[in-house]
Amino acid sequence: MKTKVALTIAGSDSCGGAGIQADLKTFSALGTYGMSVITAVTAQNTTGVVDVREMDVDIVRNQIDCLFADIEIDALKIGMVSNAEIINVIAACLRANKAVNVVVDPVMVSKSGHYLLRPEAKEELVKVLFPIAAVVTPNIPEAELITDDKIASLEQMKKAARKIYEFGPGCVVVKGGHLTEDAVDVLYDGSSFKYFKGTRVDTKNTHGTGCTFSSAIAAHLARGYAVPEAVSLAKDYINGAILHSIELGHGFGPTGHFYDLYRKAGIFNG
Ligand SMILES: Nc1ncnc2c1ncn2[C@@H]1O[C@H](COP(=O)(O)OP(=O)(O)OP(=O)(O)O)[C@@H](O)[C@H]1O
Ligand SMILES: Cc1ncc(COP(=O)(O)O)c(N)n1
Repeated sequence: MKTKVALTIAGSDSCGGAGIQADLKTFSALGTYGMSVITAVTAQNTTGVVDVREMDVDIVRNQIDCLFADIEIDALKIGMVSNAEIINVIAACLRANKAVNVVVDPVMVSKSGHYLLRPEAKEELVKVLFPIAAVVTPNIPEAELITDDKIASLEQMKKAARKIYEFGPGCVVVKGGHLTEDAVDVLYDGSSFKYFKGTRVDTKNTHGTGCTFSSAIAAHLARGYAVPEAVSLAKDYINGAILHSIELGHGFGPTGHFYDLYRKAGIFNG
């Protein structure tokens, strides 16, 4: 069978829990060949982000174009994009290369409270990247910023999903990780809603859950699943990754990957 290829366009997380590193682990764990385009390098650990360097647009453009020139890409996800110039170059390259199965995770602020997108670039992200996305995956604070409305219930998540759909993505998943009840995610495809329920895991170790979830959706799209199945399978994957999250460092520990393999090999993994 032909190898399925997934690409992440995102920031590097030096502690390996989120960003490019989480995405590549997820791609591998889900049987796809992973590649990366780095938009920014962050110095961060489980307690916070210490420093950020944005890549210049030429190297972002060249990373994307040289991959598309050589390799068939079955799906891709976009995470941390940092600023408006990078957003525009990504969109132009993806349109020129006729990218398919694009998942946009509108990363704005890290769990530790650091800006990963310049606040003035929020509108650019929504206006320029959402229309090329098959799926967008805002968490609740991101959906609140995009819609300029408060979200504290499932009904309000649905209202936000409808509003976000108007910006042009194929589907919207509003993630319920930030509410207090069960972690229910809402998928809206422009005509109906689907709900993906996960029992809330009582853990502080949720660094990179959004990155892991969106790259799991991309991996399943790369493998040929339609969006609802890809989201459902990604939900199973993130549930397991949170259940097997790792007690690492002094802050929010990372999600766990490859836990079945580790268990079989007798290697401890969270
Ligand atoms: N404690 C938890 N227990 C079970 N599922 C969770 C929990 N926290 C988050 N999730 C699920 O994890 C996925 C990611 O959601 P979340 O809202 O955490 O994204 P996020 O805030 O973008 O993540 P991050 O910014 O850390 O990368 C969703 O499917 C959500 O429902
Ligand atoms: C490079 C990068 N991308 C994304 C996140 C969001 O993850 P979290 O909200 O868990 O900090 C991050 N911290 N770093």
